[in-house]
Amino acid sequence: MANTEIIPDTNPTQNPKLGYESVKKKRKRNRGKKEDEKLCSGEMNEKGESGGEEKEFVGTKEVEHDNEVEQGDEVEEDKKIKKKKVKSGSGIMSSVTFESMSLSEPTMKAIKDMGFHYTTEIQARSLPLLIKGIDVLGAARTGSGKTLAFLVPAVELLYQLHFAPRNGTGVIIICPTRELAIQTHAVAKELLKYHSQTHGLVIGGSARKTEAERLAKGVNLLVATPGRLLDHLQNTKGFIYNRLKCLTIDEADRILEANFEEEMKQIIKILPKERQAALFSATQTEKVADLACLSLKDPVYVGVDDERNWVTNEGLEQGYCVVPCAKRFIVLYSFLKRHQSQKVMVFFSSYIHVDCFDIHGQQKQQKRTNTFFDFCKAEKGMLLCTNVAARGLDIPSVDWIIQYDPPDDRKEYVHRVGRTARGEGSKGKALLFLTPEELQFLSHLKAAKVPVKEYEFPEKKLANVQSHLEKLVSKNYYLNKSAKEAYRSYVLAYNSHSSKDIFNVHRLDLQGVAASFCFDNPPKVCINIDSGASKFRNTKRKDGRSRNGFSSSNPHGNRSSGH
Ligand SMILES: Nc1ncnc2c1ncn2[C@@H]1O[C@H](COP(=O)(O)OP(=O)(O)OP(=O)(O)O)[C@@H](O)[C@H]1O
Repeated sequence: MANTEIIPDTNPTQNPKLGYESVKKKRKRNRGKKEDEKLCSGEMNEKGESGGEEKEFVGTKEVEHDNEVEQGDEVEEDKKIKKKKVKSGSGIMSSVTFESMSLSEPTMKAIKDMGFHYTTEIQARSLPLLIKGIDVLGAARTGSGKTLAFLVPAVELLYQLHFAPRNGTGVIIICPTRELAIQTHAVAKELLKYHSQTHGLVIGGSARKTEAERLAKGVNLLVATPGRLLDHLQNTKGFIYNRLKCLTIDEADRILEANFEEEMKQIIKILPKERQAALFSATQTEKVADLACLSLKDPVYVGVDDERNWVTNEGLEQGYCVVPCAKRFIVLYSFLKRHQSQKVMVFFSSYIHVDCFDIHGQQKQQKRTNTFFDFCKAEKGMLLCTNVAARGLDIPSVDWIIQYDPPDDRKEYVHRVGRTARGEGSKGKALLFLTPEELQFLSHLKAAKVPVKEYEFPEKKLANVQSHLEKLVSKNYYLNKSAKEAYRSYVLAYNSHSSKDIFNVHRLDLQGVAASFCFDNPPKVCINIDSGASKFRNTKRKDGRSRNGFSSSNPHGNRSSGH
């Protein structure tokens, strides 16, 4: 196979200084990373290639930037968000400067502090429209600067109208997840640094009473998740929202996917009708169009990437590897072991109990928030997460996105990989695990213009720990219990997959799945599998049972000896 983008064609002997160890020491974060180790044991490569080498990167050094805001309630962790300087150039950047946009002095000062000079494409195109008061439906790829595209006009609006706390809320920004809301609020706070306007955050899982008190004092710019916002709109007496001037909905499609449709309808019904609106998302769906109809008036559509060949970022190198069920865990383990010096996010379909950075919907909000900020600050480490972390989060310097469990659809794929290679000139890598039975998913990615290459994992380089782990899991009661629960969650999550023609639970190799949870046989757990996927079964046994043996009389599926 020809030379690839993923393993660069650099002769290791040409520059001995670029050896892995030396590069590791010199490594700068985020903006253009060096090509690093091979995927696994230094040997996992694009199929047919052998060896690889790190290459020098272009970009600027990340600058740590602490926010200092004197107004409003602060989420302590907001301070920890890092900011980066990004050079202008091709890709997501435009040649339009912020300076040329006639922004107010305090806003310009804050933007300068952030280190930004040129606008990104989505900012250059939507800022003037929003500043003129026009409704905007914005679509641009992940990591392309949508947050400032709607926050700068929002701050300008509040400034021009001389909003004061007694005027209540002039701008509401709705985000689908708490982490994204926290992050958006942090950026808003930075932008408002030299303004007198106030800001606030209301999110599920936080102290409702404190939020209500803060709202009663007057929050000019409010960032919220839908459920908690509706709660305050309905129940918080001192919340003044009748002077709302602009409603922004970020990651609109995710808001709808997360079953917030009803909340959104009610929120839009309660809020004043005479106001501007903006709706942003990296991916557009029919439902987004419906929401746009409901909330926007004669919107201008700003689609930055509509003409692009690929939907994902240039700096992102994407691959998949075909791993049989039984080997999945060992391949992941070997990979992570090899990449301990890097920052890796691993996506799972269901939550897992492990002693490391992990975020998922079952956690208390404070733990989720702390983990998120700890991982943001970390130079290296792995974050094990579910889709809670897939959208919008701007975590600096992520080297690898590993999709250990496949995404539900191509949109989810795009959002997950969008957690790396963010901003101009940034690099990152993504690896998707697929079993041989799931390969059809590649055609979905191709249809979505996602360029992926195949990687192979060298069997002989895999860590030889399977039997050791199986012993541990069989002997340690708590480990055994967690592994059983994880196995069960995995099968149930697989069953709830929407692309059942590809991810069909009835085709799962349960023996292999069991091995990936370090059991020598499928454990005895109660799994009620609905029959929704049954019409996609391609193999049915003569006795009427599916290949893996799920049936009402055998809810555990096939097993030879129970654990
Ligand atoms: N004008 C700019 N110049 C340089 N960097 C920028 C600029 N605007 C934003 N950035 C940086 O680009 C990164 C991505 O921005 P942002 O989080 O707004 O992306 P996004 O489009 O909202 O992504 P997603 O769809 O994943 O939510 C951030 O680190 C941000 O600080």
